[in-house]
Amino acid sequence: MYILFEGIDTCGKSTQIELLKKTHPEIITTHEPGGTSFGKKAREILLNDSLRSKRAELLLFLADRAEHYEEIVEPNRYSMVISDRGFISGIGYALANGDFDFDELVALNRFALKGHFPDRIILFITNMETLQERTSQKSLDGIELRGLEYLLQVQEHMKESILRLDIPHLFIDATESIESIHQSILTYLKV
Ligand SMILES: Nc1ncnc2c1ncn2[C@@H]1O[C@H](COP(=O)(O)OP(=O)(O)O)[C@@H](O)[C@H]1O
Ligand SMILES: Cc1cn([C@H]2C[C@H](O)[C@@H](COP(=O)(O)OP(=O)(O)O)O2)c(=O)[nH]c1=O
Repeated sequence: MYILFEGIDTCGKSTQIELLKKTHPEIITTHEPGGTSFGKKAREILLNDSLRSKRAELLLFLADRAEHYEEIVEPNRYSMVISDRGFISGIGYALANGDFDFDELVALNRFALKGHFPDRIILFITNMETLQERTSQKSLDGIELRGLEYLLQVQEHMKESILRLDIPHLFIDATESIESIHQSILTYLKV
């Protein structure tokens, strides 16, 4: 089973994945961009936000996704694989960057994933206050420097995309306590 943890920067994805790993070491955890050796190189370029062309950026994220699917997701299809980000980030950030069409993005992502969208998605939903508080406590990468309004737009696109694609999902209030979110995730995943 292929599961995505999705949400904008600082919403708490990695915190919950780390917690889950402690109680359930059998779960395979991974991330995009950068879950493969090619991905590590792509991630360096992508997080610098140095590409002038948004199309080039999108294609590099897609190349990372295709390699990640081939190397990590597909060979482990009979285990539970949880990825910190995936194609919902791919669509959400691209839509916020403008100049891309939803159906075109879905088709490109379907191609990268050999037609296999994730089985379930957990989306963490935050708000301006929490986002401000958490981002002020870390050094920001190139993408995060695009601003908090931009990130909240991305979040809206992620939510709408999950609903439009009708993929089984859980929406989590990211402002709740770490422990109560952990419990909701355990219940949803039935682990
Ligand atoms: N539910 C929560 N309540 C309060 N702080 C949280 C919560 N979840 C995560 N944090 C804190 O917010 C920051 C960002 O969390 P992180 O898990 O790294 O987010 P992401 O992986 O989504 O970018 C970290 O300092 C983390 O300790
Ligand atoms: C997977 C993916 C990520 N991104 C962005 C989202 C993040 O800003 C960045 C990955 O950063 P990362 O540090 O992995 O995320 P987080 O800050 O949540 O721990 O790349 C895209 O723009 N498109 C994509 O397809």
